Amino acid sequence: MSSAEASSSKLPPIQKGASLMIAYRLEDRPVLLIGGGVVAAGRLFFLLEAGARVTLVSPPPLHPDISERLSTNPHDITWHSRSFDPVNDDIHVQDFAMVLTAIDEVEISRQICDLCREHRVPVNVADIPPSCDFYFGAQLRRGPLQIMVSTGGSGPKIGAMVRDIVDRALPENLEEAIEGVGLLRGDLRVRAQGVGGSIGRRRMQWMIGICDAWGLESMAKLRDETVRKAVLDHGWEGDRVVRPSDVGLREEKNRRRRLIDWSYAGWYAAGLGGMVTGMTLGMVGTIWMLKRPSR
Ligand SMILES: C[C@@]1(CC(=O)O)c2cc3[nH]c(cc4nc(cc5[nH]c(cc(n2)[C@H]1CCC(=O)O)[C@@](C)(CC(=O)O)[C@@H]5CCC(=O)O)C(CC(=O)O)=C4CCC(=O)O)c(CCC(=O)O)c3CC(=O)O
Ligand SMILES: NC(=O)C1=CN([C@@H]2O[C@H](COP(=O)(O)OP(=O)(O)OC[C@H]3O[C@@H](n4cnc5c(N)ncnc54)[C@H](O)[C@@H]3O)[C@@H](O)[C@H]2O)C=CC1
Repeated sequence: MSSAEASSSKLPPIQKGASLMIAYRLEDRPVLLIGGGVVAAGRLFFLLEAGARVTLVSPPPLHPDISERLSTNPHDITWHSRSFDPVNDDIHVQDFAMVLTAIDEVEISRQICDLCREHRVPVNVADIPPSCDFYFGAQLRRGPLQIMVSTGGSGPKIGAMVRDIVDRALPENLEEAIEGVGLLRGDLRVRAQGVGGSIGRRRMQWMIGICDAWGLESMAKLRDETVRKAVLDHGWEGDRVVRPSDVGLREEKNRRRRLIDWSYAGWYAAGLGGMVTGMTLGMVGTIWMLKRPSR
């Protein structure tokens, strides 16, 4: 392809160097976690949320969060109270869906990485980015909604700062909106059964129309079974996109959290008042100085 043809393409250009961002399912799958410090404690939290069966190898003392998880989730974690030996250990990395190491022994970390690569087991080595097949990222979760920010290993703290900005900017009722849409999709699949093909295409087009018409603000109302029934009876059966007002509901305004919190309006007014007063006094003083007859 000539460069003229390439530059006229409407496709986005490929910028290599990215990670593949996916939502990896780990329910009931075995994961090996090596290390018992603060970083391992963070990993353990995310693994337990994902429903993984965790084998933890670390000598005591464990981070207090890990000790607590051992007592609250005894069936999800098997703790081997010793060091992992990458040369000759009776725990084999190939028996696990993935391996995470968070230890303070860089040479052992390297050996664990080599072992995992030899057996093609995906590995994350907390202290050596080039030894990671996948990185963690700064995360936030609201029920089914999960958001992860990655900086490709360059600035993990910036990732956490961006995550906090996103967290503050999200609308308040997202979880309810997702729940509502999830229930509607479930009901729709009962009415219009089948996988893929023309039924799949029609279902998808209709759902896209409903999401656009309702917006994040109104979708929480779909949790009500009578609302869902009305939407399906009038919308799906009539082959049209119905809005909240079509089924007797009020159209909601955007309830996104504001950057300016107006509950502090009194303080803003006091600050502004002080600034105006200060500027006025400054101006009066300057004019008085300038008008004063010189000696
Ligand atoms: C490559 C990666 C591998 C991986 O862990 O998967 C990695 C590597 C390293 N991190 C180091 C240091 C710090 N890490 C954090 C924090 C987090 N680090 C996380 C992920 C990642 N860290 C992956 C890339 C993420 C991405 O691509 O953006 C987060 C996002 C997620 C999580 O760990 O769960 C979590 C924030 C979670 C939250 O706040 O919610 C802080 C800040 C703090 O602790 O507050 C510091 C100190 C400040 C600093 O050093 O910048 C060092 C030591 C460097 C050294 O020795 O100098 C290495 C090794 C190296 O870089 O060589
Ligand atoms: N990726 C990330 O987000 C971050 C990574 N790090 C790096 O991650 C590593 C771990 O950090 P922390 O948890 O703060 O360290 P830590 O010193 O608190 O904990 C290290 C743990 O590893 C255990 N350990 C050491 N050798 C072991 C072996 N052979 N087998 C099993 N367990 C072993 C120790 O007993 C201890 O429990 C460090 O190398 C650190 O530089 C640090 C901060 C953030």
